[in-house]
Amino acid sequence: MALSSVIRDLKLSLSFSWTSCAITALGAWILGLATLAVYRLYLSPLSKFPGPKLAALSKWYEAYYELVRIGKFSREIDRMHDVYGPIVRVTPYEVHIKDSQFYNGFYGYRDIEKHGWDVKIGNGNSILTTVHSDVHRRRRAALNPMFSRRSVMNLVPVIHDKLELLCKRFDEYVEGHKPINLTKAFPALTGDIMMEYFFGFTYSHVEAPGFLSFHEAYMGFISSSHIATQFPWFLPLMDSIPDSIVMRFFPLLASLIRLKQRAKAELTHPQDQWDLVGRSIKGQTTNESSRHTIIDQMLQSDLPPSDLTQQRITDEAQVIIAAGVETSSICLTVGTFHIVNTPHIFTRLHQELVQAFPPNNANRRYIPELIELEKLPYLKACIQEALRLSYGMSSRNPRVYAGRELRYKEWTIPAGTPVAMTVVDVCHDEAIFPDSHSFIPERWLGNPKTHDGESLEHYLITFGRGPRSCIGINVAMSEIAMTLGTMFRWYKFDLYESDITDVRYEHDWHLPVPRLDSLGLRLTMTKVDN
Ligand code: HEM
Repeated sequence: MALSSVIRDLKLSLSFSWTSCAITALGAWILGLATLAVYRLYLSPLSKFPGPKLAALSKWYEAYYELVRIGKFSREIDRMHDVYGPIVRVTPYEVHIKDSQFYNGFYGYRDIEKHGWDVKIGNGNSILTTVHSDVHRRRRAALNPMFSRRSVMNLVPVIHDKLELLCKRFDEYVEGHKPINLTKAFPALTGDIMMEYFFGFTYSHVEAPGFLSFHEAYMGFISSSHIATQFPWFLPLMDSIPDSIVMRFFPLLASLIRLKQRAKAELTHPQDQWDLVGRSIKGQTTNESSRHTIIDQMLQSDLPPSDLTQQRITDEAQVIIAAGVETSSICLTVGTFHIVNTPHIFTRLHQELVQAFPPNNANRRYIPELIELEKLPYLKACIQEALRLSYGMSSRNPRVYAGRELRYKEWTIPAGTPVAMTVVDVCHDEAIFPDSHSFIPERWLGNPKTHDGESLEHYLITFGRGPRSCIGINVAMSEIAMTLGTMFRWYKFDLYESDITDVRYEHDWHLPVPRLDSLGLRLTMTKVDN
């Protein structure tokens, strides 16, 4: 009897102490949460900024819109501005400003730091994702020579050759009376151009049946950027998982997270970017031409050894190629849709091109010269409008003024606070771009000014502004002008089972993404005889 009652008493006292431990822990947790809530709502230096209390309380507010509603927090921020005015607190730590007049000055500051991209995109050593302004300056300076107008003119023959190949593919679709999917064709083109520019060879995506590209892999990757923002351990974890497992469970992410370019079985090229960079570092060139490439430029630069490791250069390769492939092809897709969808725009553009590039003696198609294309006002206006409605990126873009307070109107934002603005807000500022959702190239003609006397171009901020703005602008403008110039000089198009919802921004995955069940922009086409 004695032994069994001792055991019973012991069990009782053990269960009592477990229960009380659990209750104490729960109580401490609730107290901690309550203290945090009071701090965030009433004591934090950001508590004076307007905005929804829930957003100030927890990042789960953002998580709900990004993860459950799939990339809709940008839209929610827009709604907050309608309710609370031009400055709002959008998370416990961050404020957002919607004011087109403030954009250029805000991003133009020299020592601005860029927070969060290293977490959401990974590849933290690329210029796009580097946090600190001094490190970024050094890395960007080493790349600058490759992106000057002069260097890009050396790339023009490559763009020319790839367009020749694309036109051959167009002809196949014309002759076969088959619709072409430009959401697949454009990234194949821009991908081949970027691979040539970075490594000096291509995977011949334009020539592949049905067009291959990195597009689906990139989309798979950036769709995870919201997960990575909420759970910063996500990308490092993916990176630490063996290739075979990632390939099995995350076939699209695998190609980028594991530094591979073999997202699909069809892409089975024997090399990947990690190996390509490794070979280049050892002096075994990947360059199949005599052209100077971006990787040559990096290896010959005076960057310190820490910036020339295989990991660092691979990060750079992936980001530069991705940045070059997706943004340009989104702009081409958006521009093409609107030109084809609006007969008077197509007619005016086509006539301008026929006049500038008349039929030649042999009556053969030719790729228009970039220098001549750049003189055409209506083509330029169409490109500007395509840039405006493709946004470059759709997400907010936080910056930190390290060690310095930031003034916005009557507000003083504490030093070190992430402050963000959003390109889409400026592109749809009705005071600057009336009827902003419509594609109206005419708004750009004749050097127009806005109501505040600024040139309209001052507000075309699709390439960003300031020291972190797009380094690839000359490449992008050249390939877009040459592609649209060639297409609308020599072909006519009709939409095929496609409409505005195949190109219109619906989800913010950092890049603007249309409805998720879109099959892409599909067109039928005919050749122009002369
Ligand atoms: C229509 C085409 C393009 C658009 C709209 C675009 C847009 C942008 C924007 C908005 C940024 C700035 C991001 C920020 O402020 O944080 C950026 C940066 C960048 N872009 Fe582009 N881009 C385009 C084409 C290209 C091309 C063709 C390349 C490569 C050849 C490229 C390479 C880069 C790189 C490397 C950065 C990072 C620059 C830095 O942080 O110093 N982009 N781009």
